[in-house]
Order: sequence, then structure tokens, then C-alpha cells
Amino acid sequence: MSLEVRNLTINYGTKTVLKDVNFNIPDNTIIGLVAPNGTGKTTLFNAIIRFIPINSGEILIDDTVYKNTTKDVKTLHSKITFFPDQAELYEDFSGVEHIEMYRDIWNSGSSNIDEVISRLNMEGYVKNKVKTYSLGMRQRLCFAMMIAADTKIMFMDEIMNGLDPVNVELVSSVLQEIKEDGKIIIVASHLLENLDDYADQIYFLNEQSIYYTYNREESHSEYIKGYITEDKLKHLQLKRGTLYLAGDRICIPLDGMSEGEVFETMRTLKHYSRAEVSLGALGTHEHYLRIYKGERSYETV
Ligand SMILES: Nc1ncnc2c1ncn2[C@@H]1O[C@H](COP(=O)(O)OP(=O)(O)OP(=O)(O)O)[C@@H](O)[C@H]1O
Repeated sequence: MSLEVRNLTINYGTKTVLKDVNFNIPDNTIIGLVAPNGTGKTTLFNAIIRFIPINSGEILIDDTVYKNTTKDVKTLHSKITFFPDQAELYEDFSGVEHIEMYRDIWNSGSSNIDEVISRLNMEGYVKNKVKTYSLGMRQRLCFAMMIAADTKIMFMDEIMNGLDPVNVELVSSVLQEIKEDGKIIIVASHLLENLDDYADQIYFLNEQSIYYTYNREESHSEYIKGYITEDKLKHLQLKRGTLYLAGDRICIPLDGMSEGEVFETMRTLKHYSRAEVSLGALGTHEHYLRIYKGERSYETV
């Protein structure tokens, strides 16, 4: 299975929100879709699933183009689920009834509903009516509905909203489990560090297109990462390639540093840093700061 978007352009009236967006996602993949509010993440989902008209471009699944005909759109909807909006839940129905409904609409007779409920720790409330649920309980229900629908392609818009840290971790690990089933999952999220726990690749949407992509597996360069205010920078040896980002985030590349230099730099940074100093590759959080908030790179010591 593959999901491909070719030269996708979307306008709302005279305003262009997406311009010439291109990507091709193979199966067994989770993509993190990242951008500030109002950039076009939901628009991208809506366009692929043809909830909104496409100005130009093509949507392909397994190298077949899906046009805006009733037949093609119906087939598209049988292959893709979109994370339900909490407002779409029926207050007087139980969670189980919602989960069964999603399984039946997508004919996923094979979905074991009891397994889904148990994996998401919903046994304690799932038989009660939705009107008795908290925000986080509703969110887990929406996620369970998608798992029960069991489509090959899943669009998850803000799935972590309202979830406490334990449930964020639970949903993150279930995502990793289900992707192994040949799925393509795109998750739009503002929980940047959490995306590094499960996404294979991150797409940063900016200036109407996929501005930058980053592969978690391929980020090999290591950095010393911490925080330091500008007036304290003089206490550090600033190496070539050092990134000084918004919010006083500093990332100093390890390349060419001796063990002693690493130790000394970490010690100095720990002294001035308001939060933990760590060693690691640049993550989604750092790329986000770099792309949307600007960076200052230091070329020389
Ligand atoms: N139906 C519409 N008519 C006109 N403009 C729209 C419409 N829907 C969205 N927009 C505009 O398109 C842009 C992208 O909106 P979209 O909802 O796709 O952003 P988003 O990245 O999903 O944001 P968020 O993170 O807040 O969910 C915004 O400027 C928004 O105002």
C-alpha cells in the first residue's frame, strides 16, 4: 500500500493554503504532521479524503489515481478513516455502541472489540453513556473507534488532546503496534517531543507546502542540548554548527569534540541551564524552533 499526493494545491477563495504539495508514503509508516495553528494540516486531510474541492493535483493509492467521482470517493472513504471529532459522538449511546458502529461501517468484522477496549483500558466505562465521559475518556473512545474501523490509512488530527501523560504513552504505543499491520498513519500534533516516540518521519508544513522532512532513524548527528540565556553564551566554547534557537535552546554538535571537551561543555551548560542538559540528535522540537522561530548559527568559536 502507498499513499501519494502529487502537486496538490488548495485555495479558499483567493487565499492559497496549500501549493504544490508532494509526498509518497509507503505502508508500515507513521508520519507526524507538524505546523503552527492555521497552516493547513486539517485542510490537507480534508483534501485527500475529498471533503473539500481540490484546485489542482492528484491523490493516488497504490499508484491508482482517485478522482472526484462518486465511485472513486466511495472507494477512498472505504480505505481511509479520519479521527472523529468529539462533537460527533452521540451523548445517549455507549462507547461500545460507537466502537461497534465504526467496525460495522468499515466492515471490519475481524476487529476484536473486546481486545481494543482492553488494550485502551476502557473496560471501566465503555458500557456507560457518552454523556458521562470526561474529555480524555471521549478522546480514547474516538481513538478506539478508529482502531475498530481498522482501515489501511488513518488520519489522526490532534489525537492526544485532553489525554493525561499515561494515556499519551498508551496511545503512542498502540499506534506503533497497529502500524505493523501495513498501515499508513498520519498524525497532526502539537505534542512535538511525543512525536519522536513513535513517528518514523516528520513533515513540517510551512509556506503552503511540505517545507522540511526529517527521518527519525536517520538523525545520526549528536548534540549537547540545553538552555542558556544570551548574556551567558560567552561562557561556552561555541563550535561551528552550534544552533541557538528560540527560547534560549542551544544545541552544540559533538563532532570533533574530545571526551574532555564534551564533559566540560556539559558541566558549564548545566551550571547555566534552567532545564535538563542532554545528549542526542535534534528532535522535532528543535526542528520546529529552527523552522518557525528562526535560528542563529555560530560559524566560528
Ligand atoms: N472553510 C474554510 N474557508 C476559508 N478558509 C479556511 C477554511 N478552512 C480553513 N481555512 C483557512 O485555511 C488555513 C488553514 O486551516 P487549517 O484548519 O487547515 O489549519 P491547521 O493547520 O489544521 O490548524 P490547527 O492547528 O489550528 O488545527 C487557515 O488560515 C484557515 O483560516
